[in-house]
Amino acid sequence: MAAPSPSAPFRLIVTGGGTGGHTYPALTAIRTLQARLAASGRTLDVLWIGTAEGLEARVTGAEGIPFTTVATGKIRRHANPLKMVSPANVRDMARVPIGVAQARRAVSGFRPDVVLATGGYVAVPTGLAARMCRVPLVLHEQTVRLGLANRKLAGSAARIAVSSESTLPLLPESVRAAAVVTGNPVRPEVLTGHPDKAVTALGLHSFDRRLPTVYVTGGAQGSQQINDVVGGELPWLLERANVVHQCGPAHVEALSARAAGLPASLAARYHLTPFVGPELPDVLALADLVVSRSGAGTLAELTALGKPAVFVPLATAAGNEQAHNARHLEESGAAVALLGEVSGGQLREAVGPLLDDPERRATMAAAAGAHGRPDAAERLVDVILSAASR
Ligand SMILES: CC(=O)N[C@H]1[C@@H](OP(=O)(O)OP(=O)(O)OC[C@H]2O[C@@H](n3ccc(=O)[nH]c3=O)[C@H](O)[C@@H]2O)O[C@H](CO)[C@@H](O)[C@@H]1O
Repeated sequence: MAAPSPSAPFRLIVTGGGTGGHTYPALTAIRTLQARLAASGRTLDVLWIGTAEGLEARVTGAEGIPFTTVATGKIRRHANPLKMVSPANVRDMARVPIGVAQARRAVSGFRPDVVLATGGYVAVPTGLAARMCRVPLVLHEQTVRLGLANRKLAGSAARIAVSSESTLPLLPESVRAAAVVTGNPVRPEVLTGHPDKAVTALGLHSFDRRLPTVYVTGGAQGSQQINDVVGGELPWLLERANVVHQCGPAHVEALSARAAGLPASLAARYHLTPFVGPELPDVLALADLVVSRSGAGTLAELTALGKPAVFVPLATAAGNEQAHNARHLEESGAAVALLGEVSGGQLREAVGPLLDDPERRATMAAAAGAHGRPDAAERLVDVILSAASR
């Protein structure tokens, strides 16, 4: 491909999505690249290749980012390898070559300087198409171990941007030279929230601001496990704290019923919501303690902010990755990790001392902050630009 003139728009294809963990780092990379290019008088032409059902479709729609889809084959994992040969998996695998052909047309038509893939099964056809069209492919991995899509694409990548030093020894020897540690980009607005704005936006005027505030979150879909254990301890928790509880759309009814049984004085300190949208930065700013799943995106946000946290990892995350994330932070005093089945008693034991002791929270916050990489987006942009100029 001919070298672009310095004033020509930089052309980027982004691919990845499904969950927030794959979508938001890509979005942050686009915005940061756009700002970097603008500083030198250049513009960015971008195309996002994703799935119609994934979060990326909504996010690109809201941000006005050109978006297209390709056929994808999702592999449904199963502990028993024989059960992976299911009719649904076989049917979906047959879609992969169609997706690769569509992605190849999209890549050769758009003529990008770089393809950035951030994981999720939709990234595979576009990543393969990048190699076929000889376009530099940059991978970004959010988790400590490479996800399935990135494992498939690693051998084709010009650069593999990873979020943690601890990923480097886990990479196959053959691709290690392509790896560079950038961190996991966090949306800049997440770092500039304001507690009072959360109070106004969510109507939290009946919260007792002399007490600490706990933000409970199970990720976009919510977590049945976290909802059950927190739901069972609501009277205990609300005696000591205000609670913003993000529970996922499927769990609102059951938790509302529990909340209806609370005395009015405690119910006043409880705010239940299926999803936290644009108010997320303000809710995080208001939170003195977070009780959460330990997905890579959430971890990057909490460490960039320096927030004390009690993690309840998703046990079925690929390679037990969430438990690994949570333990890694616990080892340096940056969080408490509650692994496996979690009882109400265990939750109280983890949360109680942190609610009672602001100094303990401050120490944990400082340890969490030491893991944060607020410059991750800028580093990833460095990698994208250097891959383009190779
Ligand atoms: C079930 C599963 O496979 N999870 C994986 C998925 O995480 P998943 O995408 O579910 O979770 P992450 O923690 O990575 O990201 C969630 C993102 O959604 C945001 N958010 C969440 C709730 C809400 O109400 N509002 C809101 O904005 C969070 O602030 C965060 O930015 O990808 C991650 C990164 O590859 C992996 O580490 C996880 O193991």
